[in-house]
Amino acid sequence: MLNKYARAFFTKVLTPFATFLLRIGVSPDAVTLVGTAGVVAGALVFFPRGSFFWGTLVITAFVFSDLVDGNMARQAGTSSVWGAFLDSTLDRVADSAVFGGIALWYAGKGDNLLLCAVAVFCLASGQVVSYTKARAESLGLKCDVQGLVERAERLVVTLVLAGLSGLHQFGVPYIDWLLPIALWLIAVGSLVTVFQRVVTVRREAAEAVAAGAGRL
Ligand SMILES: CCCCCCCC/C=C\CCCCCCCC(=O)OC[C@H](COP(=O)(O)O[C@@H]1[C@H](O)[C@H](OP(=O)(O)O)[C@@H](O)[C@H](O)[C@H]1O)OC(=O)CCCCCCC/C=C\CCCCCCCC
Ligand SMILES: Nc1ccn([C@@H]2O[C@H](COP(=O)(O)O)[C@@H](O)[C@H]2O)c(=O)n1
Ligand SMILES: [Mg+2]
Ligand SMILES: [Mg+2]
Repeated sequence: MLNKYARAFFTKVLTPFATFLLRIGVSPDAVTLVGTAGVVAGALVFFPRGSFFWGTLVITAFVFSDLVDGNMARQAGTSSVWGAFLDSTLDRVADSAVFGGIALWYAGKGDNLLLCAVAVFCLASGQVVSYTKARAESLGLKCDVQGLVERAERLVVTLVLAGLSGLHQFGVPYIDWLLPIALWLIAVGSLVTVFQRVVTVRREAAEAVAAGAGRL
């Protein structure tokens, strides 16, 4: 949903910055790589210690690179299959670090095995959400459905609620409950999204067979 409705807005806002980076000689691939490294560092340095406020700020500073790299490639006319592959593959790395960092907190000082398991479930189900689409596309299908919790929703819900929950370390009472709420929302939402995508691909595959294609 966010991918559909927020993308145009962020394209407009981030285009001058993308233009500037191109002008000083930065490549889209460099932005993809540095952005991912920043997200991974923010998630794995801060989250396992329970420092969710600072971790979220660092991650947020870098995560928008995912909207800038493609913008740069399109402006420069260099969009490529390599760039698409690199972008999507590193998205998976960044997502793993975010939920892996949260799982490490609950496995350690956060001391809550159930929430550790929910964070691991978020990590795995998010990867499955993305895989369903990638595999469908590799088979010539579209997986054309607006999923409930796609990558943008996963990141926005998790980062906003994790960041707010991090205010607990500055003495704001009860607010640390927002992180478990985010995890449960993402876990259930991702499960629904996997189901939506599988049902859609099942229908598209049947239509392909009916049209005389769709057999391997
Ligand atoms: C005192 C309070 C402190 C709290 C501070 C918290 C601040 C944190 C705030 C916001 C965090 C914003 C996170 C921004 C997230 C950026 C999202 C993003 O990068 O999305 C990427 C997404 C998809 O990009 P791609 O096409 O490159 O990737 C595809 C995708 O990965 C597919 O995955 P799948 O969907 O299948 O799982 C793959 O299949 C595909 O291969 C791959 O190519 O881009 C978009 O969706 C574009 C829309 C982005 C919308 C961003 C919205 C940000 C909105 C709001 C910020 C709200 C701030 C509010 C702060 C309030 C704090 C109280
Ligand atoms: N290093 C890169 C990154 C991206 N691309 C192209 O942009 C598309 C993704 O656009 P986003 O706005 O979602 O970042 C991707 O499919 C590639 O076509 C690129 O060429 N090089
Ligand atoms: Mg991108
Ligand atoms: Mg991306």
